[in-house]
Amino acid sequence: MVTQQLARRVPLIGHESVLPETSNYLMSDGQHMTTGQTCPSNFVWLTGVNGPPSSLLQSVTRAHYRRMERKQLQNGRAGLRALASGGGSMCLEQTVSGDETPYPYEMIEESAEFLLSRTKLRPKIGVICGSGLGPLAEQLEDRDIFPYETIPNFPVSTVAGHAGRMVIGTLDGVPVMCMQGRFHSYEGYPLWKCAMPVRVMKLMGVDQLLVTNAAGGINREFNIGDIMIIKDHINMQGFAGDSPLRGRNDERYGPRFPAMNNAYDKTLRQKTLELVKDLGLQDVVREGVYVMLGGPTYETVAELNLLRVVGVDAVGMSTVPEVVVARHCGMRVFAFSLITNMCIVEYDTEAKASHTEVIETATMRQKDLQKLARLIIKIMSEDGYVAGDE
Ligand SMILES: O=P(O)(O)O[C@@H]1C[C@H](O)[C@@H](CO)O1
Ligand SMILES: Nc1nc2[nH]cnc2c(=O)[nH]1
Repeated sequence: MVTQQLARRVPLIGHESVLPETSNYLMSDGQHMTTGQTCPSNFVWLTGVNGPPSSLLQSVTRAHYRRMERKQLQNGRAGLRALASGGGSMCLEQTVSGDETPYPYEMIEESAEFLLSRTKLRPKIGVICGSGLGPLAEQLEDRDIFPYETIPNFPVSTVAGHAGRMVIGTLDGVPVMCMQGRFHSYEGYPLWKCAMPVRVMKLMGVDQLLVTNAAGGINREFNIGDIMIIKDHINMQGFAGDSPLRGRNDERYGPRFPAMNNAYDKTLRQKTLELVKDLGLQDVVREGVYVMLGGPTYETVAELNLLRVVGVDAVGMSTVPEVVVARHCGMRVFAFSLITNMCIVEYDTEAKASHTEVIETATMRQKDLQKLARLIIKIMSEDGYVAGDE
């Protein structure tokens, strides 16, 4: 029943947690439902105490919802009201979507074809911009910009510091496609959906991927602002039985059981380490092991002690699903973490991790992150890599 389904919802912005007594609910797929009907497991619904007229409700499409959702995230409820042309207060909620089935190949193809038909560029290098690297996309020339809500089948970014656009353009003459903002599992997305843009890139012809993130430093020799080239990862959610590859395997992407022992390309790492001196970054660039935890909580002291003992250098909330999917479909991967904060491993302190600190460090190191990303893209484009050559 409706009420049981509601108990499983995660309110994104809503101010009403109980579905009001009204007979008119609009689902994100455009269906109307009435009280007492069983709701589909994953939808967005919109209603309101003095909600918009039903003619407006009827004209609201899925894309409208996504626009409204983003506007509301950016501008508070005023943005949503403006879009609803004078409607009253609203409630917007989204279900936890962990039980969704991964998109079939054809849906990924649809997203890829949409983008290919709207840009003349054919990038072979993809970039996923984590916190702090988003402004790299502003440096691209001849840009074609696609807000995620306009791309068929794409999720939307909901985190501060993640713009939510696919930007295709050239960087120092090299065609690249940049995700300016990514998807995290703590936003309510299943792991396969966090990583689905990687498959879209693959079907568009991308065969090398640069992935970046913000992470907390566990290695006590690290400092805030260091950049850690990822040499390996620990897939903690994989330990718990979750994976972006969970479910039926589609051989068109890759094998059922992909190897992960060489996930982060050694040649790219070595060349980058040799060349960072030219950028004056030799004292801040490190190498290390990244672990992804689901978030959104930062770690307890006991959790950090555990991670240190098992050889983790930095901890974050992303990257691993994208890398697993990229490696599954044969992409060459390079990844780095910006150490935005040092993890707090003392019990007797008032200090605590915060997203504000993450954003502040990321902003402070923006220019160096861009310099490093440009270098890696140059190496990727010039070192004669041929997909499938390993
Ligand atoms: O997308 P990334 O991994 O850069 O974002 C990090 C991890 C969380 O989303 C957030 C925590 O402050 O920053
Ligand atoms: N899990 C986790 N993610 C982060 N992202 C940036 N800093 C951190 C951190 O300290 N922990």
